[in-house]
Amino acid sequence: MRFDIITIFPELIHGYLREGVLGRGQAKGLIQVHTWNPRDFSDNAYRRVDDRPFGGGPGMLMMAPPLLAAIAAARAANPGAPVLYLSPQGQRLQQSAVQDFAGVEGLILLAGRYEGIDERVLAEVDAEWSIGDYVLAGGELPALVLMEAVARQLPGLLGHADSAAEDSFADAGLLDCPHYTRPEVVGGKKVPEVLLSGDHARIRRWRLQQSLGRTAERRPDVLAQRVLSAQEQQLLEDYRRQDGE
Ligand SMILES: CN(C)c1cccc(CNc2ccc(C(N)=O)cn2)c1
Repeated sequence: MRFDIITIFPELIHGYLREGVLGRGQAKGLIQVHTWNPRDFSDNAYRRVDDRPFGGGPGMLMMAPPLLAAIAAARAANPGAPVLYLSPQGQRLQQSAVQDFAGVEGLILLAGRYEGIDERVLAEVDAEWSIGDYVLAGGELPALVLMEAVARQLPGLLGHADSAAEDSFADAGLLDCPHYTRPEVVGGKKVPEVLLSGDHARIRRWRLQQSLGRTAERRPDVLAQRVLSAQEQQLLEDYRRQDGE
């Protein structure tokens, strides 16, 4: 899968790509990442990419011509890839959209800076996405967040083959269950004995029950998105009864 990122800070992208799951994904050839710097497409001597907003107002905006030229270059290199603009005004990125993106050949991500971009660039944007209701100095972190969330879904990218498939959110939208590893006792607290039982059916049931219970407690809005089987309803009732004790 090929990602083309339009950014005036390409090093912010490449620096992050040197480590971790994205770095390994590139080394394995599972993903290709290219950056396009609007400064390289600026037609003035000072490689200017920003200017003051018409109508006044604080801060600067990214000018349309360098961005449109960078988008055109990215489209030529990544034909058919949708152009996604990361902005606080975008639709909220959820795991369901991440899974849809994992199925496409390529993505072009537009990372804005300053107070945003000239509105006329949006004629070349296919969709606007937000990673959350907060404002950052630039769209580079949101672009990296989207890229990493999508790359994790690609077969062969994660170490343990089933990791992404076992993602709690991948389990049809539940929060993750508690996890434990050695040592068996930490600060006087022991690992739940079920996890040491070797009874894999019981362990799977316990983990599902914990996910259901935690989702009900912390994110009832997420639980509401999910139809519970009879067994899951029973597990959740038992969880609540135990909590109630
Ligand atoms: C209106 N304005 C300030 C603005 C407009 C566009 C881009 C940017 C760059 N910053 C970003 C980008 C995305 C997100 C997100 N939540 O995904 C947060 N911040 C800022």
